[in-house]
Amino acid sequence: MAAARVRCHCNALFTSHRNSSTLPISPTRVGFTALKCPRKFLLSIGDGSSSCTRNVSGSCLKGTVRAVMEEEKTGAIKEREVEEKRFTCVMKFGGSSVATAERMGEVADLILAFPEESPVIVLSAMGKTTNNLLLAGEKAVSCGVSNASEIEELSVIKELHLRTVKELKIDPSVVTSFLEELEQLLKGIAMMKELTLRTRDYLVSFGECLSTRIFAAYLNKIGVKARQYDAFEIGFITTDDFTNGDILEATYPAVAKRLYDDWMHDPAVPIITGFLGKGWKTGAVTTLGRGGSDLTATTIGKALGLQEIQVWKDVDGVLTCDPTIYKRATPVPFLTFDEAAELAYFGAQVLHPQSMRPAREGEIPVRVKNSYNPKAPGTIITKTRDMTKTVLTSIVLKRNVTMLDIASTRMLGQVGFLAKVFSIFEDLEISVDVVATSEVSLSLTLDPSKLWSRELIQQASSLEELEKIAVVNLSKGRAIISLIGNVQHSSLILERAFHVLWTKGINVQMISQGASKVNISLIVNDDEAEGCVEALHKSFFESGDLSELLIQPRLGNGSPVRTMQVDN
Ligand SMILES: Nc1ncnc2c1ncn2[C@@H]1O[C@H](COP(=O)(O)OP(=O)(O)O)[C@@H](O)[C@H]1O
Ligand SMILES: N[C@@H](CC(=O)OP(=O)(O)O)C(=O)O
Repeated sequence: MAAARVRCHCNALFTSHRNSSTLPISPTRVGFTALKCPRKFLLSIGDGSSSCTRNVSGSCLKGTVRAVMEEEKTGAIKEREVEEKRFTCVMKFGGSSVATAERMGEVADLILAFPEESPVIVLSAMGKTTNNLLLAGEKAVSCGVSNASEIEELSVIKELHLRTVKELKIDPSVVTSFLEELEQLLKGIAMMKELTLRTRDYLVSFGECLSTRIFAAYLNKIGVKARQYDAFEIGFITTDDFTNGDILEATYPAVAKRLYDDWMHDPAVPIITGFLGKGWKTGAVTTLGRGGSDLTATTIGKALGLQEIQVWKDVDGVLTCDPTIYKRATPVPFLTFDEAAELAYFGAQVLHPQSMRPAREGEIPVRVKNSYNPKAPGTIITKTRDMTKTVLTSIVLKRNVTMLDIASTRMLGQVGFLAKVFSIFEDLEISVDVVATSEVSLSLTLDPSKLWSRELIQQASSLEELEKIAVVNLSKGRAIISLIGNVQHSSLILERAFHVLWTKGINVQMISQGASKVNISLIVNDDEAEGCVEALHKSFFESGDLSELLIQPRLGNGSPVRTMQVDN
């Protein structure tokens, strides 16, 4: 109910109501107030500052309140309307979706094609801008100050953004000062001959800062009121792990407060930089790891308690394998958060590895859609799904992996061997990908994209601690093939996978079934891996015979169980 405020013009009453000369009341209380003072009231509905103010006599006050409340759109009602219309979903558009002016225009049309939604928009940097910024930074380290302005990638970035504002017919000043600052930064890096992780993060932040400013300006130009936000200014607080910041809990209330406050004060579509945050100790710009805009989107989804998180890509959803490895990959219509997280963690570039966490915590469905083909249904990711007919969901390949075989120098029965090995990894701050163990030996894989393992791989001395208790063998050039699916059917998956690989003459070097029960990982030689994915895909997704095997229960000897005819 909208609050009505009644101010009495009668001095006597005013005196007796000194502490409450403006009385917030509901219409049912008006009668009581009117009885006390039969003289003039100044009646206002809403927040008191609205234009809906009337002088009425006390005797007809009650009726007037009701009439005014019904006939007028009061400030309070408007406020409620604004509140009700506030955000319904978050829509994240990746670099491929906003690569050019034309694409930005199409994304704007796409957003407007959903008038029932009140979205929060998250954008990545345009096209390959992040890669170009990183390359420019690396070149600046060694090119000399006088050559910094000539770095090819800087020219590409300038040209792309200036062309985009020109084609979208918006004021170039939204990008020019940023492009000048970027050039200055590259000169600074050239002068220092150093690119720290902190500076790298600041450098790549220009990509998202530019794309969101352009897009917000374009929406405003076409009459859609939009407001640009830098995530690091609105409460995205992270650890100070530059290039790989972890979002801290304080982010959720801070972001919600800022976005809701602004919306209530002056509604506008928020256009937020993906990928960026602010280190909680340093206060410097951080990034959430490559592909981190997905995580920005799911964080906003959880912070605002939205109905849906949409991530718009350049593919028809999450596919049965990476389409760049095997082009007959097909969309997976449904996934659980666990499956999606495993898939992302094991290298499916389509989603950021951490991005499922906020969605799972907030139980908010994530929809993966294609901005180039919006009609395609995409993939919907939820907490649970019907797995009865599922054997395999997707095949994921992680390349350039290093494998460690560690065998105890002591014999069987040695207590605490595994504990010792893992405490050494803990000291070295090493987290491992895939592990297979026995009492006296273990094999594990290390991901070279993580700094620690790169150091470990380069500096054999890091292995010295391990070599005190075990024989260690390090093998580079391996790949992890992850079979994501229903591990309830693990025997069927393994039987088929091993048959396929045996037919191809491939030796599996290690195998591990994840505790999450959605993933079986096989380690093979890197140079054989793509061929394996293709062969596995053909067998699991193109042969069409798996579902039959699911319906037919099998006897111990492998033959199908006969069904018995029962006559009534
Ligand atoms: N299982 C998979 N399903 C879909 N896409 C995948 C998969 N594995 C790898 N990819 C790659 O991920 C790309 C989409 O992710 P990404 O480049 O991060 O998109 P964006 O930049 O638009 O967010 C696809 O073009 C595809 O090459
Ligand atoms: N621009 C950043 C963040 C990101 O998420 O990009 P994309 O959505 O295009 O994967 C990157 O390239 O890593």
